[in-house]
Amino acid sequence: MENQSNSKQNQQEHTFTEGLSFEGFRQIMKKFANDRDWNQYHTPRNLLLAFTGEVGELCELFQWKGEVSEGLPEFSEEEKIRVGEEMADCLAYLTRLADQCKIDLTQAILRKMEMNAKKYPVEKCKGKSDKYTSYQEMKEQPQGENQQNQQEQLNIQQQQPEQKIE
Ligand SMILES: Nc1ccn([C@H]2C[C@H](O)[C@@H](COP(=O)(O)OP(=O)(O)OP(=O)(O)O)O2)c(=O)n1
Repeated sequence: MENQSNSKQNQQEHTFTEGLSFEGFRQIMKKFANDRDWNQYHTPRNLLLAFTGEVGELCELFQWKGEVSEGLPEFSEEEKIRVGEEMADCLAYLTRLADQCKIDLTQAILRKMEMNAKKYPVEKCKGKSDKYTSYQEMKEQPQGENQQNQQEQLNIQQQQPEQKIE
C-alpha cells in the first residue's frame, strides 16, 4: 500500500511553489541591496563574478559524485537543501546583474524561448540532441562543392551568432 502511494507520488509532476515572478524577485533583491547600502558594491562586474562564484559552489555539490539521477536520489536531504540554496544564490546574483545592467530578464527569457522553439522545431529534433546546425537546410549543390559550402556557412554562423535563427 505504502509502495503504491510512493510510486504515485513519483509519477506526479514536480512543480515550483507559485507566487513569485522575476519582477517580484528583482524587487526583493533591490530592497535587500538598498537596505544595506550595497548598490555601491553591486556593480555589473562584481555581480557577474559573484554569480560565477555561486555557480562554482553549486558545481562543488555535484563534484566527484559521478552521474546522478533525476530527483537526486544519490543526495542526502541535507545535500538537496544545499543544492536549492546554491541555485537560489545563482538566481539572486543573476537577477541583480540583470537589474543593474537594465536588462528586462522576463522579456529576455520569453524572447529567447521563442527563438529556441524556432531554432529547434519539434518535427526536426524530437528525440535527438544534435546542435541545430546539423539539420539546417543547405542549398542544393553538386557533391563536393556542397560540402565546402556547408563548412563556409558554419564558419559564418559561428562569427555572427545573433543571425543564427533567421
Ligand atoms: N554583497 C552581497 C553579499 C550577499 N548577497 C546575497 C546574494 C546571495 O543570495 C547571498 C550570498 O551570500 P554569501 O556571499 O554569504 O554566500 P553563501 O550564502 O553561498 O555563503 P558561503 O559562501 O559561506 O557558502 O547573499 C548579496 O546580494 N550581496
